[in-house]
Amino acid sequence: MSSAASGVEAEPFKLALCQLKVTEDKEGNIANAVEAVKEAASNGAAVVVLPEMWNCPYSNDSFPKYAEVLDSGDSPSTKALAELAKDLSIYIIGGSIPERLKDRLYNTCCVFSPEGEVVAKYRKCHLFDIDIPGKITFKESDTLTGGDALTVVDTRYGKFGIGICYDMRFPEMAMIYANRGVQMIVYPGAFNMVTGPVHWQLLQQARAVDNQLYVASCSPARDETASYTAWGHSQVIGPFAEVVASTEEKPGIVYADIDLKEVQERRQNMPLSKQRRADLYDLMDCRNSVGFKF
Ligand SMILES: O=C([O-])CC(=O)C(=O)O
Repeated sequence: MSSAASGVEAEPFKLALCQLKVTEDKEGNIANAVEAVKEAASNGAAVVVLPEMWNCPYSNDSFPKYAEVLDSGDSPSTKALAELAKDLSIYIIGGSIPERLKDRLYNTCCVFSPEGEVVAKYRKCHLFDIDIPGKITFKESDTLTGGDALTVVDTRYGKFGIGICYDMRFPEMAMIYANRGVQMIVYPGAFNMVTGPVHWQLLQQARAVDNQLYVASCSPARDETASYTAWGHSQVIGPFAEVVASTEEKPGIVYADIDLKEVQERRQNMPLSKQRRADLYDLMDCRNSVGFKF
């Protein structure tokens, strides 16, 4: 059992977010990710995060072409990350790639242990279906299916909850993670040039301050020539909503020293979870919601 799981205080660690340049060349994307993870580990990172859809362009045309069957032993992307995690003895939160499972496709994040095992698999639950006329229209549900399970990973450094991109817009998910003991939520994500400047940081600070935990997000680097231009700005937000580390739009690695004792301290200073008036608001109220009344 990991130290965190057994209730013994987890040790501080260095976190790295690899904001990768993603191209149409899948082999090149894998080689690039491998180099970035090696560099992060050589700089002392014990937990390394990759972006959403790091092995393929973010488009509905690409998802089926680049998809891999994860449990077949024939997934070059996950094979590379598993070997790397083992060789470097680090955790890798493997961003996401398109996963093919029977006749369906998912936007899936695999988490690898320092032993090279896949210790968690998370399938994006809230699909990115939006239409802001003249600005951005995207419908992941044209090709992808939403996952149906939340994912908490118990590591030797603490408990991490996984979400992918659009998931960060759903505070209920983050709150459930916090209630399950999560100390850091990791969101591989690729916001865009319309929503990114306004919502990316705001949402992460909101999730962090509501739940008094760390939030780490990892985006692909910006590529103005791509059909979907990512906002970039991978970052780490602390449990007091402070920006711990961040970058802009170029490829690079963001590092942060994480001490999860901060989470405990913030929660002791302001015991929100004990002050909650759960008698007044119940998630069940949203359960059968058919949406806002316009
Ligand atoms: O790409 C996504 O899933 C999310 C996104 O850009 C947004 O919510 O604005």
